[in-house]
Amino acid sequence: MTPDSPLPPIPARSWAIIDSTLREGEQFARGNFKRGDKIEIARALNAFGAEFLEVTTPMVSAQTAQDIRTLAGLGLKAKILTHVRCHMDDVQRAVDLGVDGLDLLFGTSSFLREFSHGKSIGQIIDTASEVIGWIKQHHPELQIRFSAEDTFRSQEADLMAVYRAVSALGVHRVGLADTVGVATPRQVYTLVREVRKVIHEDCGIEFHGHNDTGCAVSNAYEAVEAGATHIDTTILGIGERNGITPLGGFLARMFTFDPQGLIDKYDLELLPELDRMIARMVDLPVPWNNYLTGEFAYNHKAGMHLKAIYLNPGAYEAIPPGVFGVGRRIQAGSKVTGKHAIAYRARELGLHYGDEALRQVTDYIKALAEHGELDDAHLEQVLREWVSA
Ligand SMILES: CC(=O)SCCNC(=O)CCNC(=O)[C@H](O)C(C)(C)COP(=O)(O)OP(=O)(O)OC[C@H]1O[C@@H](n2cnc3c(N)ncnc32)[C@H](O)[C@@H]1OP(=O)(O)O
Ligand SMILES: O=C(O)CCC(=O)C(=O)O
Ligand SMILES: [Mg+2]
Repeated sequence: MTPDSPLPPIPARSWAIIDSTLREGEQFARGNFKRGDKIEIARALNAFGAEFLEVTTPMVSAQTAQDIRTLAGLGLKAKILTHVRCHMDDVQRAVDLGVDGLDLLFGTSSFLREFSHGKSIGQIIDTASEVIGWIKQHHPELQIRFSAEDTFRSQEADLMAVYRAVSALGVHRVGLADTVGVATPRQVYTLVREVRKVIHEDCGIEFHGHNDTGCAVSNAYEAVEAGATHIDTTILGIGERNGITPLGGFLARMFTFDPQGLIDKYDLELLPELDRMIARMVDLPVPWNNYLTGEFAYNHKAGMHLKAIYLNPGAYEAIPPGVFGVGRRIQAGSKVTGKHAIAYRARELGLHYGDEALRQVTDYIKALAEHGELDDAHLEQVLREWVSA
């Protein structure tokens, strides 16, 4: 978003968030949400402006089924989708819970065909036809999504056959899932483009990306660039293993293309609260380097950075922190500090040095910091003592 190299516009209205904290997030090692937690999460995401909330399958337990009914009855603006196997038993359990839609899935890779459900591609298509046909006939009000689980380890010809078939059956979205986080951004881009060619033009495309190889945000971005309409996220990225595309990380990525579009769609200042809420519920800290809301996400330290930051924060910040309800921290008392930062901090304290004194106090602070960083109080003390010395 620099004036020198504008990024291509990707309008925020071209995609929507399906937040899966209440489904994928329950598969996180520490994700064991009680009913009260689920209600709090759903309300918070709804206040934030998430368009869809994906919840666990009612097959988990009677309690979970009741919880889904409760969430669906909250009267939220966000649409509630339940994630179910593409199986008549699961679907029939799900349709009467008051949800807005069903997220169906069926593994299409040889791994999952052999070791999970044991079905051939032909059987997957036949089952999908039966299940989707039944939903369309008996519950035409429900949105239907069909996802080929483990998409990126599936054969392309198999995928195209499956997507073409379910699109023809009238699903609202097809899903591409990078179940083991192995896809590269280029693969995601290419496959989304290919899928777009075989599905109905009104059919949306959803992307679900795991972060095993660190590409969950980039892959979600590439999916959108290639025409995906829905991105799965969770708060803090919680999910199976090391999780999926984090809500904050994805929004940070997309903000750089269409800031106003994001501001219009979401209450971005609520993001720190969402991150803190989930950190509390899973009993872990918000990671120090978390996108936007980590303790040091807006910490500025090096002298060269500080000089420019004081003049214009945009020099070393892609995204203004205030938009996401966070502040910046200037760490001027370190060995990598410089005279501009020291002069600026001194001026804030009403202190002024000539060039020579400024050089000397800066060098003194740098030498002192070799033994440990100076916090704000210590830095202030040194600056004041230098003047009166
Ligand atoms: C990548 C993902 O995150 S996918 C979503 C994962 N979500 C979940 O697993 C939801 C929570 N799961 C549960 O509560 C349980 O696993 C249940 C209720 C779904 C099933 O429990 P169980 O009947 O005890 O089976 P179990 O979990 O041991 O095995 C999975 C079953 O699902 C079947 N299955 C897997 N994928 C599918 C599919 N897409 N459609 C139909 N059946 C499927 C497997 O064949 C196996 O059934 P089988 O015993 O008849 O072979
Ligand atoms: O249903 C989907 O699209 C995704 C399921 C899932 O969690 C995964 O494949 O990792
Ligand atoms: Mg997943």
